Amino acid sequence: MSIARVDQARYGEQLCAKVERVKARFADFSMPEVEVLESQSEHYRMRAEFRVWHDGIDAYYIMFQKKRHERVRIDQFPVGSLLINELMTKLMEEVLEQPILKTKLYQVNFHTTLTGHAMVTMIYHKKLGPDWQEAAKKLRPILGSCPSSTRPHVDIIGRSHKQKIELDAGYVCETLAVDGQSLIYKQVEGAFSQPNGRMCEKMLTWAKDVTRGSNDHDLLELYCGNGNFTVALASNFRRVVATEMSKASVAAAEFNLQENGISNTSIARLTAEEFTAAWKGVREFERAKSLDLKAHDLQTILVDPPRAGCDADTATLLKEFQNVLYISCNPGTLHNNLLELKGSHKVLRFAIFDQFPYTDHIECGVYLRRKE
Ligand SMILES: C[S@@+](CC[C@H](N)C(=O)[O-])C[C@H]1O[C@@H](n2cnc3c(N)ncnc32)[C@H](O)[C@@H]1O
Repeated sequence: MSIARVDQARYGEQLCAKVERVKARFADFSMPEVEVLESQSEHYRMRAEFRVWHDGIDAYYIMFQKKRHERVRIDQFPVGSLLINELMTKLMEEVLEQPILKTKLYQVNFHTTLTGHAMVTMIYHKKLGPDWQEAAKKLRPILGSCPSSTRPHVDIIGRSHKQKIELDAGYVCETLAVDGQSLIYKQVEGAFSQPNGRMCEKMLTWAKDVTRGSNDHDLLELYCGNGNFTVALASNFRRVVATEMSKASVAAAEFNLQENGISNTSIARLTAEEFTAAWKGVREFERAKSLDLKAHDLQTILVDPPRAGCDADTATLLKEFQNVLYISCNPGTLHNNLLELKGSHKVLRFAIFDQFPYTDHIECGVYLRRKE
């Protein structure tokens, strides 16, 4: 997580610079008009992680400047949700009062939702015993009394080496407004979820729009996470096959499909590399069998890989599909992967989602169709 220095007066200028960078990088593609989806200029992050610095009897949150390894004290976090800001203050007040909560506290992770639900993970360099658990139980309603919290308690998770104590369920439930619908998402502690909640709504609405009218065929999705796109797009397709590597995310995706009444989708825990090997007949995976790939008419593929992009085999797999929807958090690897499709596919839509204002990060969405 990089430190974003908020200067609202410069938001527009910084976004324009990002758009120009993307256009320059993709100058070798025949590009449509680039769609630019702006973020809220503050309070946009639903998640934040801070190291805790101990200085005598004092303790405070810090972050590191990535390149210079410079320590920066963080008392307020304007890019974080209001609830994160309230929680970080209240939590530190309590930590400073109670040695059992403070001693060897190494890191605090905050995870909030647009609906005012919150989960706090406190990570320690000590074994957590019943005394810590008692103190943490008492902390839950104190954190729940923050003005932006909509629940009486905030979930607290204690972590230490080979130890995890969940006082509650270990997840939050988010509600996202997508194309006139309210979609419910379980977001599990430690598993990926989109950090900018309002931007996530815009991304899902955009993806729903670009794939509208695809009900005559099926969708294949790789890197589906907690089913973020799967849930939003399932009604645009006849059927959906989705895969993801993380066990916790697959379980959350299954929950989210059920919770949102989606019955045309099957999910399997497979890496993109495993799926591609199974698809190409190079290897068989027991976990792929339930997908019954032969019974599908998979003409659209959606990928949303991590920063490293798709591996070489998966990038070549994209070429086999009529329509490709690529969501990317790294324009460099996106560009590399799309080079595979340059001869065969045309870029129909290209969007920039400004997930992280005031940082260099750029998230893109690209929709391609095979040339006639
Ligand atoms: C950028 S996230 C996107 C998740 C989801 N599409 C969303 O919008 O929340 C990337 C996801 O890919 C998963 N992942 C990382 N490497 C993978 C791999 N080699 N194969 C399959 N999934 C992978 C991660 O666990 C994570 O859930």
